Amino acid sequence: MQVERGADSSRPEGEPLLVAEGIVKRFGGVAAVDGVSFALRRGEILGLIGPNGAGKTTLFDCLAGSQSPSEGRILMRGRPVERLPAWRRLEAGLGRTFQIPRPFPEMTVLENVLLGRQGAAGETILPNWLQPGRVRREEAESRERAMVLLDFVTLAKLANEPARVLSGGQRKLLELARVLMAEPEAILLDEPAAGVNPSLLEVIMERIRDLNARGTTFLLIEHNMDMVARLCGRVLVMASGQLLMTGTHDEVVRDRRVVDAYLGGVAA
Ligand SMILES: Nc1ncnc2c1ncn2[C@@H]1O[C@H](COP(=O)(O)OP(=O)(O)OP(=O)(O)O)[C@@H](O)[C@H]1O
Repeated sequence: MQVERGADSSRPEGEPLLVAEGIVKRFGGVAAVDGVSFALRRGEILGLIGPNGAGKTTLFDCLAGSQSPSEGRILMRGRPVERLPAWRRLEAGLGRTFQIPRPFPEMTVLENVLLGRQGAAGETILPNWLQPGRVRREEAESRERAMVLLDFVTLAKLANEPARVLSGGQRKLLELARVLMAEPEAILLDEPAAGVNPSLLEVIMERIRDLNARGTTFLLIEHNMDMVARLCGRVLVMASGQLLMTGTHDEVVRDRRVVDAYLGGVAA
């Protein structure tokens, strides 16, 4: 069975899918994100790098809806989403994963994946009363889809284990399966390689590539430059809340400003 994509295939690759215009996020007097503008193009894997504290996660929080930007606009397929809560942005096709995934430890791996589904009829009271057959059918379909996704991320054998047994890398894969339940067109991935052993890292990269080949667009925060080089066509570089430059991996690692800000004076 196939993991189908959530993308709207009627739209051409390469056009802007998610656009950030002048995003500012202040905490007290400090601008953690300070006027960032960029476009995530449909079909790409765009990297986002920068030293610790550059503002990458805060930018993700603003894009995905867990923080409201102090200023700026966020457009998903041309529509402003900056005032929508995170769940409405997910409905609009924008999913995100977290740097440190926190699955519910006592729930099974499968149950954790099921939490990622959107708008299931059984989650509201009325359909449970009026259309129990429909609710049961949807439940069965959701479980089947969750199992397909667990198989895709190589965790099917652990479906009925409590999530607490998973390693850090397996939690990243669970997080990917959870967000895929909502069939997002674009996924913001926050450091998928952090704390992951090399063999699981290869699985994660392969799955990201697979999904991308089927139409999912990615924005990827990553410190692992090998992963950035292998996955990302373009790379955004942030430093001190601002966008320093955009280019290919080779262009950014050779740029003096990036070397100074991010690589501590040693070109990778
Ligand atoms: N809720 C908050 N309240 C106050 N300051 C915050 C808050 N969240 C982030 N910051 C500050 O904003 C700045 C940017 O942090 P952020 O986590 O976005 O950086 P980052 O680029 O993701 O770093 P890392 O690579 O270490 O994850 C930091 O100085 C951080 O201390």
